[in-house]
Amino acid sequence: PRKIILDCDPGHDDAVALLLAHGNPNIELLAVTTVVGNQTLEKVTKNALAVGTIAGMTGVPFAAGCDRPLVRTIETAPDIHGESGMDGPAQPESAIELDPRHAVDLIIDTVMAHEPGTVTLVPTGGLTNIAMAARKEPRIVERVKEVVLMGGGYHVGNWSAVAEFNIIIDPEAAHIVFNEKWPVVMVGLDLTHQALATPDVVAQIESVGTGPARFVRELMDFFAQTYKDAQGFDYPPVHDPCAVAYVIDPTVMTTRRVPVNIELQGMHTLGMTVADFRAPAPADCHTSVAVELDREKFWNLVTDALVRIGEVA
Ligand SMILES: Nc1ccc([C@@H]2N[C@H](CO)[C@@H](O)[C@H]2O)cc1
Ligand SMILES: [Ca+2]
Repeated sequence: PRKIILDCDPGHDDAVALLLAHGNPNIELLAVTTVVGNQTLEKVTKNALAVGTIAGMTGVPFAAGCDRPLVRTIETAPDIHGESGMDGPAQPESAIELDPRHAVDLIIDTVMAHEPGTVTLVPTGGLTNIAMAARKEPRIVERVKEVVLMGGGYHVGNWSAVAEFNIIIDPEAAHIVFNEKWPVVMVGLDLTHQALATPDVVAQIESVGTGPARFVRELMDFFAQTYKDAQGFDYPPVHDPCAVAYVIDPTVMTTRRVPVNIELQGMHTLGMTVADFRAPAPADCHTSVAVELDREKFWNLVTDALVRIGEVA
């Protein structure tokens, strides 16, 4: 199985990413870490623990990380995720104890404890924790197998005309992560806007008929409403599980190996993931971007994970 660390800011779609990672047999979820983003660190951490409880995740360490970006002030997304960061379903109180370590230390300890080239980092929020880990322990950069992140967009933005939320809330952190010499697979909005939770998809998920499946259905109902009101989408794009799906089965999407860098100066382009599609890609290009999603394969992975999780007492 692929060993991963999920660094997230639940977040309706982060919750689905967590369930997919937990339920899929090809994934060994070594740790779950949280970072400020969709909501404050306290709220997204509470939400992550709630999902862990709903999914019956025992034995996986959860640690909270940075509560603000490296340089800039906090920017959250209540218009999409609500005041709690995961509005919609009722949320259980969680019995899961947080790991006493800071997320940055849990990430470093976990990567250094496993064979080089075996641990994949899967960030689905801002990149603050990942950047801090690379600065505190530079040896993780050559030790990590790859960084498969949900973020950015080579032709699409959602927080500005050209920037995506996970990148623009901490562009300095993103600049660090994209410029370290580890392989980076950018699963951006170009890809994730194809992962729409259409009625047939929601029905397929509902048909699993378990508590966790009902939880996902309720998440999608809220997410659909806010995405319609805030961004005019008929159906909500479920971004974050796309990154996990790529780790499970890279054939679930096509990718292109292109240089990508992060705009830090632009008046109109701050936080843009600038992808250079001019051929040929430089020999030392260590970044690639996701292009086309196999929707059916993707949603079948999500549904299968829920079937495998089954009913949780
Ligand atoms: N409008 C909006 C803002 C933030 C997000 C979150 N950021 C990423 C998509 O931009 C996902 O990780 C999701 O959790 C989604 C929509
Ligand atoms: Ca997220």
